[in-house]
Amino acid sequence: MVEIWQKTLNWEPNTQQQDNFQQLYELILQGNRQLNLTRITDPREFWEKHLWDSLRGISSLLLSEKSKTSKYSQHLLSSSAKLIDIGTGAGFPGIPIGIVAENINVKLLDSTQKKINFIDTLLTNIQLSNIRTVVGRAEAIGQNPQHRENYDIATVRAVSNASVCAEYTLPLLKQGGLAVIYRGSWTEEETNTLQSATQKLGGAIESIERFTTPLTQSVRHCLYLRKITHTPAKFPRAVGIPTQKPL
Ligand SMILES: C[S@@+](CC[C@H](N)C(=O)[O-])C[C@H]1O[C@@H](n2cnc3c(N)ncnc32)[C@H](O)[C@@H]1O
Repeated sequence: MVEIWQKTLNWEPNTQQQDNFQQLYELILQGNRQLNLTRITDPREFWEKHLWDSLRGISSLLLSEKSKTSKYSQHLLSSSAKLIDIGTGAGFPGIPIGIVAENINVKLLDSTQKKINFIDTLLTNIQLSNIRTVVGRAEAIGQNPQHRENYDIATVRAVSNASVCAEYTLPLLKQGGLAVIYRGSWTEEETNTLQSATQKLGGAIESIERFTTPLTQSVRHCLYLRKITHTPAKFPRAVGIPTQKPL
């Protein structure tokens, strides 16, 4: 698999990171016996849909040479950088990111206590000291001064539509921070809606990347939103409102 990482992401995991990926896979299979964590259990599918896909979203930050061209990327790779993964579920994309970016402080957020309990045990087993968890709703965490405007990167995959994800991520970012929204399909119409939502939240769409996964050639998109200015205090709105009335 090392060659395929290199060929597709121009990066490859070291031995420790490969061991951590293997342990992550085994612990998730074990956890799946008690909890409904993921329907993806085949090793190749797990590699493509959970490991590769998680890292594809931050691939520009894995490339040290490329990152030197961007002041934001340099900052994101610094040891003090903080990342929050919203609606992490069984830990995706946050855990693979924390495994490969050992200097970044990763916070995994989910509203389900059982999933967070599972991740806490998993993190103890794999000994990933740069990753921590928090239980809560993104709407409440985004209004909590301990978390609001406190992160350099916010990731979110398979949680809600893009405007809702923008309302969950942008309030948590410092100015200059980056939201990474992982999507399957994407249309021009959706870009227009997202643009308007992003502006209301103090951000701007920086880029939208379309790509195919390396084994099954499935189409995916990553949306990158830059935090430009403070998010108005009224956002995120109360629990449930972003999904009921997306911006
Ligand atoms: C379909 S799972 C996706 C899990 C993971 N991100 C992935 O891609 O495999 C969605 C997760 O988001 C969590 N979630 C949904 N709404 C949330 C909210 N408002 N705040 C925090 N977590 C939320 C759910 O508990 C669930 O674990």
